[in-house]
Amino acid sequence: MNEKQRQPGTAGVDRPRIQAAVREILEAIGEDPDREGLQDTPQRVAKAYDEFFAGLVQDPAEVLGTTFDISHEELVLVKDIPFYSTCEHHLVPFHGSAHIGYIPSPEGLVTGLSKLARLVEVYARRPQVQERLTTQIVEALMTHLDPRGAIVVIEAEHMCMSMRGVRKPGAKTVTSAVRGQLREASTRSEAMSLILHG
Ligand SMILES: Nc1nc2c(ncn2[C@@H]2O[C@H](COP(=O)(O)OP(=O)(O)OP(=O)(O)O)[C@@H](O)[C@H]2O)c(=O)[nH]1
Ligand SMILES: [Zn+2]
Repeated sequence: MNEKQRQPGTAGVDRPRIQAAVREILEAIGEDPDREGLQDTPQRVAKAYDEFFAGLVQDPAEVLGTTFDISHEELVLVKDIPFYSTCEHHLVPFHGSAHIGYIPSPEGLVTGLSKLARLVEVYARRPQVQERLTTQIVEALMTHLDPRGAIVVIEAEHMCMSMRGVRKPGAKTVTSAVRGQLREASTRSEAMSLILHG
């Protein structure tokens, strides 16, 4: 699909193909895809997948492209950024909060706060595992903002552990990725304490 045809905020997935596959799944579970309540389901699922995987066609360089020259040499932290992602093993959601901090470059390259939340969306809206989501965000910050240091902490509940398999609703997975000066014990513990206790 070319860029003009793709609706904003979507991946431009092959909707007819997803529709056909969903119809197959409905038949495979013993349902009747033609019964009233399910008639539009393949189409709805295709539309939803277009949103769930919108990050596949988004470029972090574009998101972090707007920077300001503000001389701030200390930690900038945006915490409790809610996100929904899709576990690549089971294609069910995992969701939770991301916390992102960085110490701007000596040139004071600072991005808009909303761009940090947009960056989470770019990587969350893909088939994912939590560890990769965490490192991709921190690496994008390092590449595009050239900060002195960066930290990303993600807390999430995985539906594949809650509603199936081991069935442990409420279990939280916490991952972190730390780069540059934030690896140093004192700055790291300052950031962690702000993340955990505000
Ligand atoms: N490390 C990591 N594991 C994940 C993530 N999301 C899901 N998983 C795990 O991926 C594993 C897949 O294990 P498999 O044994 O191949 O699949 P399974 O038989 O469905 O596993 P169970 O969930 O234990 O029933 C499971 O242990 C999941 O909990 C993630 O983001 N990171
Ligand atoms: Zn899973």
